[in-house]
Amino acid sequence: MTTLTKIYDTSLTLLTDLYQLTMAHGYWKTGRAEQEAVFHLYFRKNPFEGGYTIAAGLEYALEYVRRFQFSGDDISYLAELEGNDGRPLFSPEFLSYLNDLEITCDLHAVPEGTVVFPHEPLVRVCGPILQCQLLETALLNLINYQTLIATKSARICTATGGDPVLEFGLRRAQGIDGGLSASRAAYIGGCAATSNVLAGKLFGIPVKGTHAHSWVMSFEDELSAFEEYAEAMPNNCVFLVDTYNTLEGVRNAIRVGIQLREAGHKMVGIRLDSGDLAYLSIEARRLLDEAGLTEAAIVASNDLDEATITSLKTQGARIAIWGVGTRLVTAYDQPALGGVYKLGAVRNENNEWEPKLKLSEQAIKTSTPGILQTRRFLNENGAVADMIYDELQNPLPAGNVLIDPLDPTRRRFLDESLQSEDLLIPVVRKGEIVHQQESLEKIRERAQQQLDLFHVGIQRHLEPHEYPVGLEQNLYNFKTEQILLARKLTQS
Ligand SMILES: Nc1ncnc2c1ncn2[C@@H]1O[C@H](COP(=O)(O)OP(=O)(O)OP(=O)(O)O)[C@@H](O)[C@H]1O
Ligand SMILES: O=P(O)(O)OC[C@H]1O[C@H](OP(=O)(O)OP(=O)(O)O)[C@H](O)[C@@H]1O
Ligand SMILES: O=C(O)c1cccnc1
Repeated sequence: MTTLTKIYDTSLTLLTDLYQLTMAHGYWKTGRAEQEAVFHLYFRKNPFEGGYTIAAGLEYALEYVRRFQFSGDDISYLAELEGNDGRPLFSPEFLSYLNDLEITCDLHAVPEGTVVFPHEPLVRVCGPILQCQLLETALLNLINYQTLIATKSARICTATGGDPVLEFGLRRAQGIDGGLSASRAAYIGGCAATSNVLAGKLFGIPVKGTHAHSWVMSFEDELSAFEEYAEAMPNNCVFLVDTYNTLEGVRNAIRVGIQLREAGHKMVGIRLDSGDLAYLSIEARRLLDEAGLTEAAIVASNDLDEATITSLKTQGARIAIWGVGTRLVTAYDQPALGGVYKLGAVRNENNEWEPKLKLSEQAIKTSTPGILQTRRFLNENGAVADMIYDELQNPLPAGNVLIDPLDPTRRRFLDESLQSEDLLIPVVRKGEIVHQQESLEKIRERAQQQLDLFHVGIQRHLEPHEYPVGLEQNLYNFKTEQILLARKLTQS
């Protein structure tokens, strides 16, 4: 059984915005339901002012496509909806069409864990325009959030410099699926484990945890609390030492750590959850080492994120394991990835593809026409540049030139000797999933291997290195012509 099915046994087909269905009604009514179209799902800016993004959420998106089917209940519900004249919003004939509708689209996507950049399609949907439209909202919902959290997680894991990060966010996550998706995406981004037990069961993520202040508070004194915990859980002892006086807490943990050692067990560590985490971790490390508990790890938590972690590292904090919750799963400093889903081309009555462009006052928001693909160029050291090109312009001209669409004077010539790979791969053919489901472990490894392909500067949190991404020259020229044409049309 696949993940979405395990979580939701109800039909998810109505997980969409009403306007997708009203547009679908329009396409159907005007005889255009089957007109072929291509849409691209992409974002315009790396989140968190960062230098990269990690794609995630594809498995959920594919399950959504696989399960797409209006149930009898869905149709009955839609039949109840009324327009502003009190009459049914949708005609019975249209509902009967929906009842029989099966997805016949082709989807291409970048595999989860791939490092991606603004304007590169994460998913490309090609098929009857009505179907493409019906998939829009769910695809954005499923991919935007996990991509955002995988990226946040990678940033946090970079800040710890390889020390394990435990994801503790469930209590602050945005509802049930917010919690589950966050645990999955955080693991993809590099977290070592989650406290979320259901995520552990569903996704196979390692689960880890310590204990709360309430455990300590429920006893007469802290030492008894640690002793009783050690008695009950001798193989899982990370004592939370800051309920009363932190350094006193460390001394109590050490007493119990020594008892555990004498009984043939091992105290895993202590947890700090308040106060000056740099000072306290340095002091705690000294006390633990002096007592011979050199292997006991110091876990820290308390509103951590990549900025506080970086600061603590520079202060010489002796924290070995980082518990990160709220600021990870809520993507505190940027709570949404602005992924969009834009029409790239439609097939006209002569059966030819007609590229489409959405103009905007802001150049960054003007969409790119065509059937887009991203080609990544690599040399022996890793990735050199990405080129967005139009598959309709085939074959590509020899000698690749990248043009920055926001500043066409910025160009890059790509040596013919470079290797290249296309990022979008087929994942759905005529409605059938052709992408083999990947283990989360494999996706997580890919994210790490991908990051290693790039100049380390893209991982810098302040003013990161800007990895070159541009349009292939024909595509750039075509887009520019189309913009000029569209401006003329709108002015006349
Ligand atoms: N040495 C440090 N340098 C930078 N940030 C730190 C340091 N120590 C702790 N922090 C961070 O500062 C914030 C500390 O929180 P704050 O001072 O509001 O109260 P607290 O320590 O949580 O106390 P309490 O939980 O008892 O209210 C947290 O985000 C924590 O991660
Ligand atoms: O700080 P986060 O990154 O979200 O990590 C999870 C937090 O959740 C727990 O405490 P909780 O917040 O429930 O209570 P407390 O902070 O008042 O101890 C834990 O002790 C952490 O502080
Ligand atoms: O196990 C822990 O220490 C934990 C779990 C959830 C939230 N805060 C801490």
